Amino acid sequence: MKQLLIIWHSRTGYAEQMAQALARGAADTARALEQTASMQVHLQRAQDTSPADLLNADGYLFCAPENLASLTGEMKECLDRCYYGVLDHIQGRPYAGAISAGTDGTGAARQLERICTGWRLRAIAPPLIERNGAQTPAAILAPKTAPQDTLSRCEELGGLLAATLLAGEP
Ligand SMILES: Cc1cc2nc3c(=O)[nH]c(=O)nc-3n(C[C@H](O)[C@H](O)[C@H](O)COP(=O)(O)O)c2cc1C
Repeated sequence: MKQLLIIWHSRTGYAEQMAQALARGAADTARALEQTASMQVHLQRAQDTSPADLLNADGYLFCAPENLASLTGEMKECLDRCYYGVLDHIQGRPYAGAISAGTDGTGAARQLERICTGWRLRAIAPPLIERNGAQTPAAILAPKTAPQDTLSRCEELGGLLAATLLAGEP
């Protein structure tokens, strides 16, 4: 049984909806491949994620916003907390990152890639950066609804990781 772990953080809702779409896409793909019994999808908030959760998973999706040109504190804290506990135990496992941003997102994506390179995880796709265009303080702090095209791209990415895991690639 393959274990797909989706670790997420969100401050105003956008990345949370992206993470749910990643999970939906993974489950849809398992269903389409008639392999629902072969994969479990775990959708887990960053603050609730432990090194044991990472060790027990076969592949990862990291989904968080960019705040101040970096990953959000909660996602970064999760990665800091787990980093050395799993180093040298998860190399080669597939992963992808999905970043929710206002107008940029590249800082957070680069930071995530660097950490995953340190773990020697295997990227299955370039980082997915979804921008909502928020620029004013009021727009940035408002609750967000991710549009369907963003959700579709997340579903596709979740499906790609699920297919990779179910194909049994190393
Ligand atoms: C404190 C703060 C800092 C932010 N900094 C950036 C930034 O550096 N680059 C960017 O593109 N967006 C930035 N944003 C906008 C968020 O990344 C964007 O609204 C994102 O979609 C929020 O995701 P969420 O709804 O999952 O929290 C910032 C938002 C907040 C609250």
